[in-house]
Amino acid sequence: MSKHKLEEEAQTAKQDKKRRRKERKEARRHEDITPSSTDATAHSTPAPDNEDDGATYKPDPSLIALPQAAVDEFLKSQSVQIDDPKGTNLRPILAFTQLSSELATQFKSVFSSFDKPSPIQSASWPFLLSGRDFVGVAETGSGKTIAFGMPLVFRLSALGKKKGIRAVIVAPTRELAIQVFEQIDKLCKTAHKLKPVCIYGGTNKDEQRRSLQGANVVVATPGRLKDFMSDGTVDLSKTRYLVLDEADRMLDKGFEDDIKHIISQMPSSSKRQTAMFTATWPKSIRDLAATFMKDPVKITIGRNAEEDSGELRANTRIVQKVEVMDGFAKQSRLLELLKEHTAGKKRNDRILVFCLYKKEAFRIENFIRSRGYDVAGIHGDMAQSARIASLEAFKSGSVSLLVATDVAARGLDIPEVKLVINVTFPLTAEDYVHRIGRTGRAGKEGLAITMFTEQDKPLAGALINVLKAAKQDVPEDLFKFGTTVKKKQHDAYGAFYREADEGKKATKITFD
Ligand SMILES: Nc1ncnc2c1ncn2[C@@H]1O[C@H](COP(=O)(O)OP(=O)(O)OP(=O)(O)O)[C@@H](O)[C@H]1O
Repeated sequence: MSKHKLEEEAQTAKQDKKRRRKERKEARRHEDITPSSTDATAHSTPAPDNEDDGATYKPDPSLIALPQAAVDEFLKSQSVQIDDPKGTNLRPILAFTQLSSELATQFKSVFSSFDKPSPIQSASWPFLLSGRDFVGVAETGSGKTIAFGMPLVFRLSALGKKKGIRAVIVAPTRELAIQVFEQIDKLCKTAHKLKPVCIYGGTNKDEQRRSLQGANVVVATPGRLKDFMSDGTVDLSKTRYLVLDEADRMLDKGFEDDIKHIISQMPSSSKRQTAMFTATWPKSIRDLAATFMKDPVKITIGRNAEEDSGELRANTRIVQKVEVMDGFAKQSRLLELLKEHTAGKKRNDRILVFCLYKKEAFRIENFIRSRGYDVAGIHGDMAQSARIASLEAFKSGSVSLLVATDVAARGLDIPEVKLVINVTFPLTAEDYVHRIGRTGRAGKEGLAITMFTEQDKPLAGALINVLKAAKQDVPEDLFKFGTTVKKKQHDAYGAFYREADEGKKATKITFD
């Protein structure tokens, strides 16, 4: 070929390349600025490291064919707020049949237990399957675990067998890590090539170290994960997916440094998909959360823009009763309540009793037992094996009364908890919302009874707001403590169950 011809071809190739680049740029710009509620286009976040994880999300034809009225009705009836800085506006997946056939087939065994996706699943899946960073705020017991778990496992399985840890899910307590792991394990079983493991404090490290060999999905509490990072057992440099479950708790002062350290060992946010899920999303941690994510989509379920700017919301199927009383009257009132709620047909109803301090929980457990009830306890001073045994007994129903500290406040999915009794109010209104959220799960009804004393006065305003927002009665007595809501301090958040991850002895016990 002549020199001239070669030069001509090189010139044409260069122009072609330039044109294609321009077209791609134009397409991207168009995608960014064109909100389309019936979006039929494919969406994707480029896969880092040239690994294809199926992040190109194409809505199934059945979803595209869905009348817009059905989508609008869903968004309105579930009060779904979608805040997407890119304005992509993907349609929610309202039925399992509206997933691609590949997805529906892979997770058939998991979906078969449910009628349809829960609202947070419907709204989050399209974005998570597209590879977007994500903040999901939805009431307690609304299926957030499968909301983040299914897309994570799907995308990981699309990657194929890869060495190294690709996904990390962090949870605040050991019991919650175990529970999340059980769900993730079920999802991973659909893929055949994924090895999930669970690592948490208070148990033998050697066994966990062995289990980490060949693992690509890790569900962990932060303390033990950090331990394994520092001794070189765990290498997070290939992590593609990070989930913070109970994200506000993971980002508050108690865990902030651990989380920062863990994330610092992962690829940058542009090479990682980060998802945060929670039922409570206080303003105090939102800026920090943003530093770990890239253009996250935020979806909130159950709030109307005009009535709520993201403030605290309890599950509205829980009837909340608050009794203002003198601290000395608590034990006798507790006995009355137990008598009333275990009478007749309610004999085997599961009741969860919350205390604030470990010693208090221990004392209340013994007090209840001394009155003839079969009861178990769970708090941070107990050996991990005893904690797990108590929880198992309560879950299986062999014991129907459990006395707990806030170590059991978040995330635990215990079937058929009919009543939550707060003997002592927690340190924050957020913790209150999580505690009572142990009942009324997966669409069921629940009841929460809270003893409130003069000592809890600083939280009266926040509690009144939670009650009002859920359209619950506010007792007159509560107003006498004032309605001012103190701005939540970044470091004043559920400080008492840091123990859960450390296994340290408490130093702050002042009760009694
Ligand atoms: N689509 C669905 N339909 C009905 N039930 C579901 C669905 N998805 C999940 N569940 C069930 O709902 C229950 C609560 O789910 P999950 O524990 O994930 O809630 P959560 O939103 O994480 O709650 P929390 O905020 O308290 O952590 C579980 O028992 C789960 O199996």
